[in-house]
Amino acid sequence: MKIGVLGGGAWGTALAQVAARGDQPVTLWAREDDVVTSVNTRHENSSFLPGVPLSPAIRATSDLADLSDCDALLVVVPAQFLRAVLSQLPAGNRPLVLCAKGIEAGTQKLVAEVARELHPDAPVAVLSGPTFAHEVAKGLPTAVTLACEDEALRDALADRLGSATFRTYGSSDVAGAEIGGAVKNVLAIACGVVEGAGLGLNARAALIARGFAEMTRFGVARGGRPETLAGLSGLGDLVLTCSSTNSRNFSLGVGLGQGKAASELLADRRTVAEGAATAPVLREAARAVGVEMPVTEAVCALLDGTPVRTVVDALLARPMREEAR
Ligand SMILES: NC(=O)C1=CN([C@@H]2O[C@H](COP(=O)(O)OP(=O)(O)OC[C@H]3O[C@@H](n4cnc5c(N)ncnc54)[C@H](O)[C@@H]3O)[C@@H](O)[C@H]2O)C=CC1
Ligand SMILES: O=C(CO)COP(=O)(O)O
Repeated sequence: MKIGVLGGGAWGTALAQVAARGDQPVTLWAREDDVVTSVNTRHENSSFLPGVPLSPAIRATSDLADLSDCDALLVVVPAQFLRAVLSQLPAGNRPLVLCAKGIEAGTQKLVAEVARELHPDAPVAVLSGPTFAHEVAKGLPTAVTLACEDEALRDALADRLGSATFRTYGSSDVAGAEIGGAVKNVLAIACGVVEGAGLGLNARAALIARGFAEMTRFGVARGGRPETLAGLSGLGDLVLTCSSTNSRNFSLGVGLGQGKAASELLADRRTVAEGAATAPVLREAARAVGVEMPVTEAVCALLDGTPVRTVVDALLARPMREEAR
């Protein structure tokens, strides 16, 4: 199975490295010419994944037509740009493995839903979990959820991508796998705020637990299964992203917690913090299905410029209630 990767950011590059294990040929599509040149000449993505040597079996291109000989595509374009890129991809029935984490603004669609709309003949899978790109690219041990309704395809993808250091755990719950990844980015911003504002480790643990409760409520309302949300793509990724400044979302939250404006923190950046785009969409999507998401609402308020103290006071003033509700 020849693998193509759509998206030459940190995660697309790390996944190309995974797929190139044993020097199997991989085509990596990137929109930036400097990324293509850097990967092809120096075997490094100096823009998005500097300092990690890449397999020479990875060939980068900025021409989507060069993906025509690939049997399956890993789709790693940030959620808000996915529609534009997938619209340019010729129609076909090759499997699309969605690896980005977000919800599309305007449509409230999850990334696999966007893929199904634009490429109805292509089977979809979702690969998601606690996966900092630089660790994966260096071959450090990692485990992910690989969700696909078609069991034979799921097994084939697991065979092709999985290894001792990149362990795939299969699931048929596509919606559950992608909801965990999308929601945890928003919750990671909240945990960063706790750090930046110096609110302490108790507060962060409380936020992770209550954040997981709201992730589960929303995930189940959108058709995901609770056990998927409690797995690698949900709780696993939530724990990773909520505990490290290696996370762009957590780091954004640290800045917000220190009183910096979102506009300042998001200006001129080349890398994505998906949670900033997902938060307002998630708030609307949750309201649409009647699910309460107070942490998400708080992140939206902070991104809109409400002072940290006001937002924290409002969260702490919420009525105390039964934990299981
Ligand atoms: N970096 C990581 O450790 C992980 C990232 N992800 C997810 O993977 C997705 C991609 O993130 P990264 O690879 O980290 O990105 P990145 O932050 O390293 O790079 C930004 C990416 O956005 C693309 N981009 C910017 N403007 C664009 C446009 N107008 N049209 C199309 N693409 C555009 C760039 O080409 C580049 O590929 C995100 O959804 C992220 O949440 C998932 C797991 C791990
Ligand atoms: O999704 C990730 C790890 O699983 C990466 O998180 P950030 O996008 O916050 O860096």
